[in-house]
Amino acid sequence: MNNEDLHHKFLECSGVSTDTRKIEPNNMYFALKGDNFDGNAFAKQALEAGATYAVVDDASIVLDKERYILVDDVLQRLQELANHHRHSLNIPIIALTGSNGKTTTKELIHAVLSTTYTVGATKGNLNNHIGVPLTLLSFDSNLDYGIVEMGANHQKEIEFLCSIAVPNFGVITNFGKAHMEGFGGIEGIIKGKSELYDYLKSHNGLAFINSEDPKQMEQLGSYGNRYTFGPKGADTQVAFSHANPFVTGTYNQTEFSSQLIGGYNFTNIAIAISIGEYFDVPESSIIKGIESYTPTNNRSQIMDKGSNHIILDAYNANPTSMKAALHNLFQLEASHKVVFLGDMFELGDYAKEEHQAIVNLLESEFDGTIFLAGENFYDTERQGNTKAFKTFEDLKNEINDIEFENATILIKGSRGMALERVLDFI
Ligand SMILES: CC(=O)N[C@H]1[C@@H](OP(=O)(O)OP(=O)(O)OC[C@H]2O[C@@H](n3ccc(=O)[nH]c3=O)[C@H](O)[C@@H]2O)O[C@H](CO)[C@@H](O)[C@@H]1O[C@H](C)C(=O)N[C@@H](C)C(=O)N[C@H](CCC(=O)N[C@@H](CCC[C@@H](N)C(=O)O)C(=O)O)C(=O)O
Ligand SMILES: Nc1ncnc2c1ncn2[C@@H]1O[C@H](COP(=O)(O)OP(=O)(O)OP(=O)(O)O)[C@@H](O)[C@H]1O
Ligand SMILES: C[C@@H](N)C(=O)N[C@H](C)C(=O)O
Repeated sequence: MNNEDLHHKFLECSGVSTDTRKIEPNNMYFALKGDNFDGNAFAKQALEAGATYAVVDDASIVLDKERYILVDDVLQRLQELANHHRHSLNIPIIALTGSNGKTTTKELIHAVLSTTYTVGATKGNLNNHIGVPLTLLSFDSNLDYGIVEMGANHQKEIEFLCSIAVPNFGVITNFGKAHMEGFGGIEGIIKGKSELYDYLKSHNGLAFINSEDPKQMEQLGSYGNRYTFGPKGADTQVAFSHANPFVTGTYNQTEFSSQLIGGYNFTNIAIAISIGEYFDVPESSIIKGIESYTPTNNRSQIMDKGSNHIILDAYNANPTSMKAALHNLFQLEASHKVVFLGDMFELGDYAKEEHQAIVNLLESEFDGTIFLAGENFYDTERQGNTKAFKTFEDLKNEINDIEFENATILIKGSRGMALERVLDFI
């Protein structure tokens, strides 16, 4: 079956599913192969559960030619179908990538544009070679705009995702030390993320860009199709005020607040304001959109537990976001500060020096209480009262008996550390 015919069948369906555990009536099931399962084994179950078609690449499981669609490679056909569908949608697509803040920025852009338009966006962070096609296939032509988040941990991934999503607009949140292992250090990260700029340049797309970020300005070079944001001299005039604890700033002459903590979230907010302005969202609606957004899922969340104020930032961590979270904690007005930090993953050969750099930063600039967990932090050289534990279990045994009172507590680590578990013990 060619892509056009597959697309016709897709349009008869209520959407795409790759997972029988979440199937909905009249879905088109795509039988992907993963680390744990071969989706072909679930095709029959998908049809019994209400799917209309099952796209499979194992001829031996095909029971009829009406509902089973046999293809050479299911993943490739999912990606091709998404690209075909994208071309059939006559809507502008805004792509965003970056090392940190993609999901938050995507949600902020969505909050701003949705005040005025009908907007589709990536759900959660379905942002990879499977997630981007699923995102595109969730869009329909009733939308005014589509926002597509793109994640990557190695070169050429953003280029590939752009070839599927065909964005007209793009923004890179920042270049930071995330996924250093796969990208091969910071230069590799800049190159890999800049594949979005490369795509925009070769397709006359427009880049939204922070005029105060010299590395991004250098990567964009002389390319003229841009819309800048910054405190002065930019297309969008947006300036940081403070982050104590929530980020506030001014847009044109108007002050705005947010429900986001951490100065690092200011650029995420500025991107959303700039995109709103470019697409003629009224100023008051832009501010309403920004002020309405509340983070969830362990991303820079703030909460009270007993007499303690907790900054729960345990969704992920890398050297850039870890330092940003610490500097934010350092500048907060609070009397007793505590950090629970977990290992940062996917740093490869950089792991030792980057974990040591965090310990050095804490020991030179922080006078609060320090708890570190994970093998990398355990292997660092430490002085004084810095406590490090090889495993979460070891940390748990230590903190079980401690009473925390009137403390401001930062909890941050990579996803694999699941450091939100600390909440059960404080
Ligand atoms: C393939 C797939 O979608 N897997 C998801 C599945 O995993 P599970 O272990 O259950 O099964 P398999 O993958 O082995 O299964 C193969 C298929 O069989 C289906 N199936 C299985 C059992 C069953 O009873 N019925 C079935 O139909 C199954 O659904 C598969 O289709 O479920 C997990 C739990 O929900 C998912 O976590 C898993 O998802 C994988 C990881 C995935 O890639 N999902 C994408 C849709 C996605 O976008 N996920 C994002 C994570 C994005 C991310 O990490 N981004 C990074 C950068 C990534 C770079 C890239 N190179 C990469 O490595 O991906 C970033 O830093 O931003 C998300 O879930 O949030
Ligand atoms: N601009 C930024 N600079 C540094 N750190 C940031 C920035 N924005 C967000 N962070 C940090 O990154 C964490 C995750 O935010 P978010 O999920 O938005 O990022 P992401 O890039 O989408 O991550 P992932 O790709 O893993 O989903 C936040 O909780 C915060 O600690
Ligand atoms: C969760 C995943 N997208 C990610 O950010 N991974 C890094 C390595 C982390 O968990 O910190």
